[in-house]
Amino acid sequence: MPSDEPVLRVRNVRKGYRQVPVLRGVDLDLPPGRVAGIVGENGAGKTTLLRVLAGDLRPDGGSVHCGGRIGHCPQETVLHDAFTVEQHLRFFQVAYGLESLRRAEELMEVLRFPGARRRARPGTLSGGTRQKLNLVLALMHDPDVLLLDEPYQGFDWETYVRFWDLAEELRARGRSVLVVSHLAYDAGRLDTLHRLEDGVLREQERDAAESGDRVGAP
Ligand SMILES: Nc1ncnc2c1ncn2[C@@H]1O[C@H](COP(=O)(O)OP(=O)(O)OP(=O)(O)O)[C@@H](O)[C@H]1O
Repeated sequence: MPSDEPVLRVRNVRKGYRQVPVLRGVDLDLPPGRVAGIVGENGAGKTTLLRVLAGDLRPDGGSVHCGGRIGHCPQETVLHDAFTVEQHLRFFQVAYGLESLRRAEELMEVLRFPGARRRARPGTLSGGTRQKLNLVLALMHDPDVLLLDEPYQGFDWETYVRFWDLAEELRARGRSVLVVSHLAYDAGRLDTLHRLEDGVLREQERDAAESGDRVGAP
């Protein structure tokens, strides 16, 4: 039986920019094997929150505890045009200390990353293909918690469906996924849905979200 002990525990996180508060006391418990969504309007602070959770931004107060490895797929791709796709994979392999690219290869297969583009530079890839690479880089070390900021922007429908199959596979293996979007997309695919509003996170009825502002994705 998987434990319900949260793998990610967030308490009273506060963060502002130049004295303007954005996060005013965010709490969140994410147990293993859960897919959770965070929605909120433009500027609500979703990206700020994910960056704090990923350790990329320092909170002004509160605490973030993660009992495992984190994967972060930010909204802005982490790709650098000095390197080819293959070089990105090798660079991240070393950074993560991985023996092989086995998992990366699997992920590229699942997402149908075009093999012929492995020697290409990111700037020459389509937006959706760049996003696939971004996702592979965030996932290739098989993190316990995956933080995704608007992950399927630019994905076609088939890739979008594959993305959710992948999220399902991660959940089945006890991994946790936190997906941020400004839309209450397919809330039925989530275990929990949270709304970031006025700097705090509140759990929301998924049915209400679906009948309310559900918008066709991606
Ligand atoms: N580096 C920064 N310096 C100053 N202000 C910032 C910075 N980053 C974000 N902000 C401000 O913080 C607020 C929250 O921004 P954030 O990008 O976290 O929101 P968001 O919910 O992700 O928005 P969106 O849905 O548009 O991506 C906004 O008012 C934004 O202008």
